[in-house]
Amino acid sequence: MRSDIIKKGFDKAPHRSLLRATGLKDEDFDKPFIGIANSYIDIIPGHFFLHEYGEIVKEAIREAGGVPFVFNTIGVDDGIAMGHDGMLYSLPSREIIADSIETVMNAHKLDAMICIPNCDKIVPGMIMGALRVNVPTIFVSGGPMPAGHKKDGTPIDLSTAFEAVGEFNDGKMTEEELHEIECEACPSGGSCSGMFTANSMNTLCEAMGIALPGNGTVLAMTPERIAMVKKAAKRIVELAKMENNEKYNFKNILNEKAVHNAFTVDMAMGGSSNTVLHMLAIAKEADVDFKIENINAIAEKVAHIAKISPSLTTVHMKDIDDAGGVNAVMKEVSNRGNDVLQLDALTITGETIGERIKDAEIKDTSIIHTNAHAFSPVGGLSILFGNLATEGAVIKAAGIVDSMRHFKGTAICFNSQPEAIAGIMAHKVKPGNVVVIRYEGPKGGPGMQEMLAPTALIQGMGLGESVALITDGRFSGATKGASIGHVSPEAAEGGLIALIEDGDEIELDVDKHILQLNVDGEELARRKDHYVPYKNEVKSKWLKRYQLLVSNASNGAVLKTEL
Ligand SMILES: CC(C)(O)[C@@H](O)C(=O)O
Ligand SMILES: [Mg+2]
Repeated sequence: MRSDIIKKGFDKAPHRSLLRATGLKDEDFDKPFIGIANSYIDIIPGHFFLHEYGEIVKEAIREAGGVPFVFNTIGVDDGIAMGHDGMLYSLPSREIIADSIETVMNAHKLDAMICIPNCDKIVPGMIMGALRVNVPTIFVSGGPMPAGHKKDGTPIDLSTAFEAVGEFNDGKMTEEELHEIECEACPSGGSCSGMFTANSMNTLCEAMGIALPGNGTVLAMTPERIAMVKKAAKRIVELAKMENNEKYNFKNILNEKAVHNAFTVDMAMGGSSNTVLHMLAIAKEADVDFKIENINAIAEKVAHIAKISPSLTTVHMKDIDDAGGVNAVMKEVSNRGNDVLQLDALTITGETIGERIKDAEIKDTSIIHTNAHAFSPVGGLSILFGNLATEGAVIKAAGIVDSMRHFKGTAICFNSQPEAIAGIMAHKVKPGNVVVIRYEGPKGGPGMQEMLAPTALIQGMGLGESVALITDGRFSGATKGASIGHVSPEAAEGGLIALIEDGDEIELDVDKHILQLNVDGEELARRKDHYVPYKNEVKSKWLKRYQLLVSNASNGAVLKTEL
């Protein structure tokens, strides 16, 4: 066992002495040591109950003959950090989480791990850390919350609440209505109910075979979820005790096939644009050679068959679960051709993806559509290229109206998110505009803020079908509309986005994968000569360090190990 290095031999008497102080007995030194990476934290609705899940896992591991050690990671609630400088810490928190996992697991030489994430970056952070440790690892997330409902029965969620701010600002909603939405949008614990970033990542954990079926869709705080948590705990002890268990080392499960399957399911379900950022970072950590330009080829092969909030506001994760869950989605996706999903990919539960989905069925074709009646014949995410994004930009095609798939508009530029929010609220943005928000990339922000506030304001103020937005920052999974993010190279590294001026024509074409600034080369050269880069003031020492090391979004915003 890997943990023998801390528990076997006369020279480890001091180590055992310390372990005995934590309650270990003689017999424990022959058992596998299993890390439980929990992300319990009181302030995140998807996490405040995870302490209880950690205890359930601990007990189940003990019962199955392992020695559990719980440790915690931090977490940032993007909804609460949204729209102010707290959001600068959101993406960087992914690195703290990955580093924490690596540190605890490797410092103490634990044999296997169970990760309990739930929201957004906590999932990829844990995955990145687990890849570095590379022992058998299972992911079991906290699970989604149900949708809320207005008095008249309309389903609502966090996205409704952000859009309501725009409607209220525009005088289209009363204070009572806003208050009703505030009180009902997030009705209980769990990750926010739509196909936002948390549920997208938890769904992709199923597709990658690192979690049990249902991980992305079974509601939090239900008996079914607790049963899944127990099952995951039992399985990790089985794996830890198994002879020659290397085939279950994390990198042997999360390999090239898993990365392919993750993007495939992402396309079928219209996942959050953040999945692109996180999966690129995960692929790098997994030593899988996967480039941003590979994504469009996957999108071509996969129909968008499950439309969920924010793209379709009446459908939430619970509905997907009732309609057959991610297994049913994968089964239908695989019906389109043999190479669409890598069916021979091994999962942590011992079967291949093909075996896992063999008997899966769509139970409600009005929720999970068949390929023949897909929402779109191509996947829900599209990577755009052009002079504005020579290294790529991302749009959630699933969340836009058909008329915006090809759009030409005039630029209105803001050098930061707060400037943009103030400008939109002051009605400076008019139909036909392309809102440019720059110097908000991984380096520029620094931290690549999510921009749900401006995108929701545009929707709430009725501009969703006449205004596009481009940024080197990123979006929330709850963002919809013609919102193009992750523009790379970013402004802070000299990307062309920095040279756009108010009134310039910008063209986007989702189907042709184009993002273009229609200004001639001579004029651009002139602007470049007079260019004075804008710099955000950075007070935080941590964010200054982050800024020095971070790569751009098309490289997953991973931290470099050399300057
Ligand atoms: C607050 C949200 C909706 O969870 C957001 O962080 C996301 O990325 O989806
Ligand atoms: Mg987020």
